[in-house]
Amino acid sequence: MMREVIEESLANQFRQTGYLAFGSHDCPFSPEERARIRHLAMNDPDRFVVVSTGDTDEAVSVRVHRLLIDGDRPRATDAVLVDALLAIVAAPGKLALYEKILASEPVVVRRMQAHVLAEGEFIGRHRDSESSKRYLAAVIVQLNPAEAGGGFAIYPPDRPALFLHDFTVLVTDAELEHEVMPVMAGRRCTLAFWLARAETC
Ligand SMILES: O=C(O)CCC(=O)C(=O)O
Ligand SMILES: [Fe+2]
Repeated sequence: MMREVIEESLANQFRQTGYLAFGSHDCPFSPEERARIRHLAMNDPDRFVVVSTGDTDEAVSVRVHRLLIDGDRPRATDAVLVDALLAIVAAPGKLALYEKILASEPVVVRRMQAHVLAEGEFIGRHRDSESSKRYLAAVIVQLNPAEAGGGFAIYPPDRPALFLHDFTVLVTDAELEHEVMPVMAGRRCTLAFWLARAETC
């Protein structure tokens, strides 16, 4: 009962603001799960490529480890690794939570990648829905926050911009414009994945 009430209020918050930021006390992922995600997604520097243009030509400066590449059917770059990550981030209980938050029918993960932003690096302003109309929302798991800078800026159409720094997990509506501010010190590491409605045929 209590849990249903909490999930209901998460859905209301998401509907009203287009995003949900979890802290360390209400994080949907346990510290062990986040440590495991970090281990799986971040361990091998050779898998990261430097990217300087985003999907919609926005300027970015980020190292990306592509895990699940979207297309007619999402394709894993390393099936074992991606299965291990999906076993955490797309476990039945987690999918049920995303569905509740998005007030959606069954959802699937269509794209997943890890990001590292070193000092001076950033991700320019964009909308994820312009990468694919299918996306309902992005989920960003903070694996290592920057020591300074690297805030996540959201630009709602009808409200002032807001800047999020201390989240563990962030869910943002794919229509919402956002950017990641330049990292001023330290390294910012995240796992990002995108949710779409499951196709029925
Ligand atoms: O790593 C992040 O914080 C998410 C970056 C982002 O907005 C994106 O990849 O679309
Ligand atoms: Fe984005």
